[in-house]
Amino acid sequence: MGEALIDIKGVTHAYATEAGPLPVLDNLNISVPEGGFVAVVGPSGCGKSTLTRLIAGLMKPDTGEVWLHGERVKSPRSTVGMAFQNPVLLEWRTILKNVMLPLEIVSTPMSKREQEERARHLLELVGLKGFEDKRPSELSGGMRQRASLCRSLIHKPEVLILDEPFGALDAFTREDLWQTMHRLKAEEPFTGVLITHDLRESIFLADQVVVLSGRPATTQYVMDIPREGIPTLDDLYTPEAADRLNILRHQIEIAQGRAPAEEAAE
Ligand SMILES: Nc1ncnc2c1ncn2[C@@H]1O[C@H](COP(=O)(O)OP(=O)(O)OP(=O)(O)O)[C@@H](O)[C@H]1O
Repeated sequence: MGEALIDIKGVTHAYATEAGPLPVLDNLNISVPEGGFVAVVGPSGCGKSTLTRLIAGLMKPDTGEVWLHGERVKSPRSTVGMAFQNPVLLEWRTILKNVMLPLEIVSTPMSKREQEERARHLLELVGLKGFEDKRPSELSGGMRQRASLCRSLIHKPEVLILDEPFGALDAFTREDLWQTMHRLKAEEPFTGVLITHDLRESIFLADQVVVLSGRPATTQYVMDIPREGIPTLDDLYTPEAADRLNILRHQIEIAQGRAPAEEAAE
């Protein structure tokens, strides 16, 4: 394992609510090496989105530290790209101009011409060549999410945070986008954190799956997924994949309090 590019060290956080503090994360440790792709799964409401906000510097933890590339995160970072379940694209802009939007906010050494070439190249990579001048409403949900992925990568972020980006898509479109993600990562290497509820997605995309416990979340289980090149969907139907999914499903049941932890022991 290389040096950690994302290092979450002993992070504990509680939200202040009317009913008192709501502990959400409890001494959480996650480390992602440069070029690594970690999927975070866990029960609903356990604190996954909170974790993404902490990595992006949108919030500070009560205790513990978040480090990105050897620097402690204390405020929002332009070296982070984010994509969410609902790709909020601006209807009054073309797809190309939507993809280029972050470059109006983040300073970049790219010339205007290079920026546009890069946006066009990313759109081609995700299969949206020919749609550059369309408006978001002229695209399907899956196509909009493809455009949103391009937008999250346009400024060459070191870290890509994906918070359930495929959750609202139908199963076939989702699988198509998983393959697109692998193509993107091969061409545009990034270090990624993926929040998902889909265990198949986690083992298809990530090289490590972290199962969080119920709230307040801490690391309950870590599974490494060996990678040799880009997987195909057939790889999800092997006995190894079935075993991995069974283990992860069982871990989620433990996290939800639906199975006793002792049973998890092999
Ligand atoms: N700003 C806030 N103020 C108070 N409570 C909050 C705030 N944001 C989130 N919460 C609460 O913190 C808990 C964790 O929320 P978070 O969105 O991080 O969980 P999650 O694991 O991403 O959930 P899901 O899987 O349902 O998307 C939830 O109980 C949520 O209601």
